[in-house]
Amino acid sequence: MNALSFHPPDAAQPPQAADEAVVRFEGVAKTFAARGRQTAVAALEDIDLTVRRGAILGVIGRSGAGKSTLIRLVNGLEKPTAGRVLVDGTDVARLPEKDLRQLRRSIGMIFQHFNLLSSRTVYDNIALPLEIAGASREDIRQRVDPLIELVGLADKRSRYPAELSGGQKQRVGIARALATRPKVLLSDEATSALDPETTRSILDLLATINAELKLTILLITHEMAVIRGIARDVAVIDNGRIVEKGDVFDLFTRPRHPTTRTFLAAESGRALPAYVAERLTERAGPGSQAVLRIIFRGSHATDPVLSQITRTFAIDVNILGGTVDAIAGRPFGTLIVAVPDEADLLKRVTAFLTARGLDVEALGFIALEADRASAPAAQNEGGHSHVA
Ligand SMILES: Nc1ncnc2c1ncn2[C@@H]1O[C@H](COP(=O)(O)OP(=O)(O)OP(=O)(O)O)[C@@H](O)[C@H]1O
Repeated sequence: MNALSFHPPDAAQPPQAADEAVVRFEGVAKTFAARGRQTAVAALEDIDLTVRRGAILGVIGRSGAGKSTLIRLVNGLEKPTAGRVLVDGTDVARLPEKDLRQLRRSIGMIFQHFNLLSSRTVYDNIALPLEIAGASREDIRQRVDPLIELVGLADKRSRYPAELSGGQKQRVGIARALATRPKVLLSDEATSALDPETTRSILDLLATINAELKLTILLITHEMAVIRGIARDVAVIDNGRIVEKGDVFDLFTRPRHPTTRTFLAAESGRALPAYVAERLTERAGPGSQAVLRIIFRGSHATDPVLSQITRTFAIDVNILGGTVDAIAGRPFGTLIVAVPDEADLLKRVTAFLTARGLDVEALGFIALEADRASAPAAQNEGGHSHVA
């Protein structure tokens, strides 16, 4: 039996269209009022964002960008100063306290520091939301046992948090968040305290839960690796505003906003190899070549364009760096090349590549002969040159 099959789609809910919004931000602003010496803080402005049913939406932003505030608006821990936050069509800020408590039960949440109760075992931590909701012992057992299986902690059910690794603690956090069969899972930097391998396994678990249980996930993070590891849709938040949003593949391969580019700078392929970055100049110099970044997307990722350029233009192409990777399951490649800086050659090569569906960025110029030329020069300075 599939470990997840115990959890059919919530029978209490009518069937809903896949593109329907589970969470919707409509023109949301949040300002924290001035207090004492502190001036007012505009934490969020003009936020329009939709989390579709069954989707995984990642929101990425730097520290202080407004991510936590965004998530706290969803479960009513904060109220917007302007606009509305709707969960399944209900305006969260307008709910009376009793209904808000009810709504919170339908929203699961996982945290960076897990927030487990140290005096409770794995089983009892997962059972806690059900106890609070007044479920019977038997109902709790029937719900918690398969959840422990689901997150792979069957052999740890009577252990205490102090006896678990970070990844295991987060698995408990995930099982606890699922206990009340939420319609949406909010993930607040849930993998930030974990090493890359454990992060991978937690993201895999979340992806499985999303796929098998059709659970909608809104996750916030400051790590592009998390976005590329799990999200299909992404919004970039900067200074309280959404500066770019869309499909993860498009955003990774065609970032438009400088903040997005900054996040991507360390990503494979986009970062220039150090030896290129150090020598790159804005203007052409004697003997320099033009440096291009060629971006291959989707079906073009494996096109043999270098040999085509070499043949078509009868030139040599120097490869300075490159990677081929997959993002959201689609191939994506980057090549950094140098071509002769001659007359309108650059323009013609760019047009040739663009016509074949590739993106081309002119990065600057590089003098590849500089190393060979500089060695004798250095010797000359020391007065030991054997070069005539
Ligand atoms: N209760 C509060 N009172 C006053 N200002 C606040 C409050 N909560 C958040 N802020 C401010 O709002 C802005 C956004 O904060 P928020 O915690 O949402 O950012 P974040 O992106 O989650 O950052 P981090 O990743 O560091 O947690 C920050 O300038 C923060 O100082």
